Amino acid sequence: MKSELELRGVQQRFHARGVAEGYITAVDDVSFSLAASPPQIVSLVGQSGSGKSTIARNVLGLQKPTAGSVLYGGKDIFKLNRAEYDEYRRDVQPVFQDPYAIFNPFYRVDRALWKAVKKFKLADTRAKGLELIEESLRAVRLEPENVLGRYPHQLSGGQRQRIMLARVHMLRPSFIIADEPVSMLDAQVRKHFLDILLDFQRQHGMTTLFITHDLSTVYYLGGEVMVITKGQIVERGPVSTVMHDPSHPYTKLLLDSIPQPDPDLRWTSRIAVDELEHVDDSTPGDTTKPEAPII
Ligand SMILES: Nc1ncnc2c1ncn2[C@@H]1O[C@H](COP(=O)(O)OP(=O)(O)OP(=O)(O)O)[C@@H](O)[C@H]1O
Repeated sequence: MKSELELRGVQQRFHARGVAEGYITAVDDVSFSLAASPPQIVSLVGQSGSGKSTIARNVLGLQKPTAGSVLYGGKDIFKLNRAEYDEYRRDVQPVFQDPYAIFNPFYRVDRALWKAVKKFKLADTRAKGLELIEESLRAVRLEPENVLGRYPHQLSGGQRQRIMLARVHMLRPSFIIADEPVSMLDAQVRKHFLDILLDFQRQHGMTTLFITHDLSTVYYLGGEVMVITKGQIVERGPVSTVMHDPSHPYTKLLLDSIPQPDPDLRWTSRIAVDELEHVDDSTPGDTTKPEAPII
């Protein structure tokens, strides 16, 4: 387990047709570091196409930058030896937007958890492995009997996301790289997910890089925020400071683009509350209590 993940002067260019230079610069001289201790949540916020996912791919070692370096414990992740690379793969865990793409539809979801147990030798007997899996499922507010033995399509998007979080819980990485993990979830499930990340930070000491285009999510998580536009990070600071007193014009623009409720507007139609069907992502028997949406 290393104490720091750092991007130093990272640049990512892609070949592109129809542009004068023949390439676009998706990430432009980006430098920042994430400390494992004290554990923190750092959001990376910017509009679509600003370079967020490319940075996630650079940090996760899925895309080698065209210039600059990604350092884990001071070493370039693309130059690690086998043992160092294995440690990095365990200690820096991804959580993506659509976990459905990660699950093999032909296998029960249990397999993703058992694979982690085996690959990282988390338990020496099957009973201990199962105990660990069940403990991690409960830590992400899933009842093991409601999800184990099911196929990915038999679970909701929120449940699939939480299975990925259970995998993270088992591995106890120092760093989580979460790329738009909640953008496909409804407000209530989104809140559950964010609360689990906060639990991971507070109870298990994990640091999260949280990538999003949604400022309300950043506000809920707190911690620090980095604002990115056109591949460049233009502002970093505590969420409360950046959101209440932004220093960069782009951040101001981003904040101004949040729709404000207009007290002068009147509803033109009425909806009886008891007509609304309660929507819950839990399966029958799931004892998770619904909570108020955050947005
Ligand atoms: N493999 C690739 N080849 C060519 N161009 C790419 C590639 N990956 C990303 N890009 C381009 O790089 C820029 C940044 O893309 P990126 O996906 O990092 O943005 P983003 O901020 O994550 O956007 P979104 O929020 O929509 O996912 C975009 O212009 C995108 O079209």
